[in-house]
Amino acid sequence: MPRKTPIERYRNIGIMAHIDAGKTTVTERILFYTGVSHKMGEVHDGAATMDWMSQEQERGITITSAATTTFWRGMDQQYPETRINIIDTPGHVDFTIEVERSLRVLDGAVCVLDANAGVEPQTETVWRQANKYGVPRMVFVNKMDKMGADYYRCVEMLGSRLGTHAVPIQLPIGAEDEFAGVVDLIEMRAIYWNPDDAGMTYESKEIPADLQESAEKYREQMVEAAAEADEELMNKYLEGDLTNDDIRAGLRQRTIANEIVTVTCGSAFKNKGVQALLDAVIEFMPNPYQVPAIEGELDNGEKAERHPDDDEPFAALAFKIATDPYVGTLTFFRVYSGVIQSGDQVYNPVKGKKERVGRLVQMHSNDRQEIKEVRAGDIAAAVGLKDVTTGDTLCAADKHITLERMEFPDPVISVAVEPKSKADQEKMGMALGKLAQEDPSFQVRTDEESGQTIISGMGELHLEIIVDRLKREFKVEANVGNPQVAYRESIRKEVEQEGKFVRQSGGRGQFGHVWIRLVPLDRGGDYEFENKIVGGVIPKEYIPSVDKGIQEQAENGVIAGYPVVDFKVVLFDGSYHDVDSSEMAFKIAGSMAFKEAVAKADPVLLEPMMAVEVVTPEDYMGDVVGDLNRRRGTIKGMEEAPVGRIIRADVPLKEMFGYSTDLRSATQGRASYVMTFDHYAEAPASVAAEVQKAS
Ligand SMILES: Nc1nc2c(ncn2[C@@H]2O[C@H](COP(=O)(O)OP(=O)(O)OP(=O)(O)O)[C@@H](O)[C@H]2O)c(=O)[nH]1
Repeated sequence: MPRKTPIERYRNIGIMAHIDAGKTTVTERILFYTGVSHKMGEVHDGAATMDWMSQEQERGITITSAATTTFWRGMDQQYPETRINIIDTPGHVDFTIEVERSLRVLDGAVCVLDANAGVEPQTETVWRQANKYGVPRMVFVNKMDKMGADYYRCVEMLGSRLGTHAVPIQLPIGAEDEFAGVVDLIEMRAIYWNPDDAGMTYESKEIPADLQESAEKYREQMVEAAAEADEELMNKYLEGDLTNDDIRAGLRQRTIANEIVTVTCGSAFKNKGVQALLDAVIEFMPNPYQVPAIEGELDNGEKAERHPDDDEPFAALAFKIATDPYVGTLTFFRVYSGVIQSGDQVYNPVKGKKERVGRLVQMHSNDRQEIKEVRAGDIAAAVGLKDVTTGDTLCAADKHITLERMEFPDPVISVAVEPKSKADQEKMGMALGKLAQEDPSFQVRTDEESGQTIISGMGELHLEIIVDRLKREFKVEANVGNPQVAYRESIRKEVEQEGKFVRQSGGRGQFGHVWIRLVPLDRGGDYEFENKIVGGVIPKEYIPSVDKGIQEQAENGVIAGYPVVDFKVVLFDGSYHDVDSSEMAFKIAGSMAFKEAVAKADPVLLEPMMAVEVVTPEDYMGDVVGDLNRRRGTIKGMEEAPVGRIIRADVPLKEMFGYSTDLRSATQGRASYVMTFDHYAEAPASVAAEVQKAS
């Protein structure tokens, strides 16, 4: 089958935003205008087609990033058909991991701002994540119809808060109740969408007289920004020959180079500006040829690249696993090179397994369309792959490559879940396994002592949603314990320690004997093991056993049994016995020495510290700061924000339980916050004592 859409007519984009900026509504409108969805779903009545998981609808927030394929030819049908694959990224900070993994497979992103709130804390978080992956961006200032909407302040904040070079390519006509349309600064025309057909059609008119001057000023800034793209455009500009197509080309070049972001505006809710946004996506977002080739590793360890080319070997990255009540497991993947057909074998180098791709589907919102093949540049889902986890590579069975793996942070919070009945017990194990496969930032384990099932994740809400899904999707009833912090332990002093394991019991005995030095490392330092044995006082074959014994022992610290981190072990002396020594004996000697050494090395409990940002109206600032101090928070800074103040603080996770409820009641629901894990820090002695007592 020949390729339907040429690769240069692909746009793989994500839509990112602070919670509530209107991402879902914008996506809805995109699907509506591109003709996929004919019934416009509103978020407030829970009918939004993107929010297809029942509890997402109840919570009114988007948890999973569904990938949706749609086609657009432009407001004036001015382009050849362009395929836009949209990944809906979640707005809540507990799911930044989802944002990260979708950013990983995107070529460009639209950042939606609330015209009243401007750049919000979560916008900054996702913006930083997008910087990390070098994703080209553009900005849509939404909610221009809302009280307090201020386009120019948003543009200013893009510079001051995010440090970007923001280039408006539109100006709003009016604001709040009076918001009527936009000025297109490239074509220098005013666009008014028709309210009678939900903005499907529009009228193009003269720029209103009172906007003429500022339109000229902003056009000039835009033209200069475009001309700076290269020498040829600059020369044309200086000679006054720059055409509108040149301007678009310059802006496109600089957007893709991550030097500028273009800014447009509208009101998704009032059906204004979304089609022009789609045009801007086509004009300014890169196609798969215009982003760096993806790198990977061949079986022999050599580095290799894959390019968006149907003739290269197949290589794709699985970025999302979802369980669908009707079809089962859906594995969403982005194809970087090559072609596969349904029925083909693919190889998963991470698992070392071949799997057959049964059915392939393309998602159009919550509709699934069965397709026969996928090609370079595509985003699609495979049904029924058994052993694929988020981040795995799928490649040609005869041309292996492992694409860059995504890294996921360790969970910082855990709760015990106890099934209510024996029947629930069996279902729960299977259900948790599935959920862990979907979400690498979520882990399940069994506590050896209590036999309880412990689930761990990135935040309270993250775990709440998992438990909710257990109930709803898997019909498992479970009791949930109080959230527990994932503490760690470390040491503060260098010590030397002997470990000797000797057994004489009839026949062959046991003999292992070591001397180790335990050295504290900086926070975040990896475990190091150094062998300084000379003259064969311990034979070489026993050394790895000592290392292993220490690593196993380090899983359980001496204060409250949490993993010991940030230390180095030097093995510098010991002895052995010709007959009685064994790997086992040296492993035990290593673990004995380590356990005693840790106890003497001034052990300390480490607790996760969260970077917290609260946005609050001025009136409540004192209360919010006082409360953060009571939670052992350290205030890092305060800034003005359109709605009041932004307070940044580092606060121990332990003290943040229930914060959303407390903040809501203290500020009558007017403050909001975001929180991400920042680092581990020494816990005060009182906290350590409390944790020790509870362990
Ligand atoms: N006034 C106004 N309200 C809007 C506009 N767009 C969206 N909203 C409303 O803002 C609220 C949030 O919109 P969503 O589309 O759910 O926002 P979101 O960013 O997807 O939110 P999450 O999925 O929770 O992250 C809803 O009540 C929308 O109806 C707009 O252009 N103007």
